[in-house]
Amino acid sequence: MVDVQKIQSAIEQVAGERASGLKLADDKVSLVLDVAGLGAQQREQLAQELHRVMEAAAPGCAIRILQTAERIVPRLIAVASGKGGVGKSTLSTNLAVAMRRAGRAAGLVDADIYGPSQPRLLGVEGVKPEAEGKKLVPTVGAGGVPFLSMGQLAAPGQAIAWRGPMAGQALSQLVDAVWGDVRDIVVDMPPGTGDIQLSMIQKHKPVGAVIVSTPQDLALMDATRAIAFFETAKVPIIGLVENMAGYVCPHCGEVSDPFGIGGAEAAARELGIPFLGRIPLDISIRTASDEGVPPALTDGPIGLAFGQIAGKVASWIDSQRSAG
Ligand SMILES: Nc1ncnc2c1ncn2[C@@H]1O[C@H](COP(=O)(O)OP(=O)(O)OP(=O)(O)O)[C@@H](O)[C@H]1O
Repeated sequence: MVDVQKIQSAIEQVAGERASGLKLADDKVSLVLDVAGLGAQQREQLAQELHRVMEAAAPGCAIRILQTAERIVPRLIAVASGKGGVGKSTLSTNLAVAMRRAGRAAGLVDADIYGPSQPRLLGVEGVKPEAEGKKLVPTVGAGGVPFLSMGQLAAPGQAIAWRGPMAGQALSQLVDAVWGDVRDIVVDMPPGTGDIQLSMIQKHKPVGAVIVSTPQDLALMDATRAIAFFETAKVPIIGLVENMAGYVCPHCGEVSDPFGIGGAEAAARELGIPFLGRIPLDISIRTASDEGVPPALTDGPIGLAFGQIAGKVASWIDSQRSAG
C-alpha cells in the first residue's frame, strides 16, 4: 500500500506549489509539474529529484511526471437554464462524460447550491474530496470524470442558505482546486440568475455558456432570460439544447411530442444562437441517472445524442482557441 500522506509531503518538500494533480491508480503514480520560468537544467534537476523522492515514497510504482511550462488554467463551460427541473444537471454530467469518452481532459463543477446532484449522477454519493494544502482535490466519478460539488462542501440542504460572499467563496473553492491536467470544466449552474451566477461572471469568467430548455413556451421564455444574462456579461452563448424533446414510449418505442416539437430549435433561430441538438424524454435517462450510470456511457441512440452535442461543444471550444 502506498502511503498517500508520505508521498504528498515528499512531493511538497521538493516541488512545493509547482506540483499538482497527484494521481494514484493501481501501481502508477502521476502528477503535473509546472516548470514555468525554469531553465532547461533546472527543470531536469527538479524532475529528477521529484522522481527520486516519489520512487522512495511509492516503491515499486511506475512514476509519471508531466512537465508543463504553462500553468494549466482550465476553461469553464457554464451549463445554465432559466428555470429548474429542465435537465441542466443531467446534461452537464453527460456532456462531461461524453467529452472524456472522446478523449478530452474534461471535468465538472457542480455549482447548483439549490440541489447539488452531481455526486449521485456520477455514482459517488457521500464521498468527500481530499485536500492538498489548502486546495481541494476533485473526486473521480463515473466515466472517469473528476468533479467537485457544492454537495460535498455542505450538509444536505445547507448550501441553499448561502448568500453573496459565502456562495462566492464556495464556488471559488470548487473552481480553484487541484485540477491537474483537466482542460475543460463543465459547470452545472443553479437555475436563474442569482449570487452564484454573478460570482461566476465576475470572478471566473466562463469561455461560453450552453443553455438548456424544454420545448414548452414558458421554459423557452426563461431560457431567453438566461441567454440575455450571459450576453450582457459578454459570455458567448455556445448554443441551446432541447431536453425532454419527444416522449419515447418505454413499451412500444413510439415517439410522441407532449410539449410540442421544434420549439427550441425555432427559438434558437430567432435568437440567432446555434442549436446544439435534442435529447428525448425517455424514462431510461431518469432511471440510469438515478443509479449513477450516465447514459452518455452507453452506445445506444441516447449515448449518441449526448456524444453529438458534446462534439459540437468541443468544436466550439477549439474554434475559440484557434481564433484567440
Ligand atoms: N431527457 C430526459 N428524460 C427523462 N428524464 C429526464 C430527462 N432529463 C432529465 N430528466 C430527469 O428530470 C429530473 C430533473 O432533471 P435535472 O436534475 O437534470 O434538472 P435540472 O434542470 O438540473 O434541475 P434542478 O434545477 O432542480 O437542479 C431528473 O429526475 C432527471 O433524471
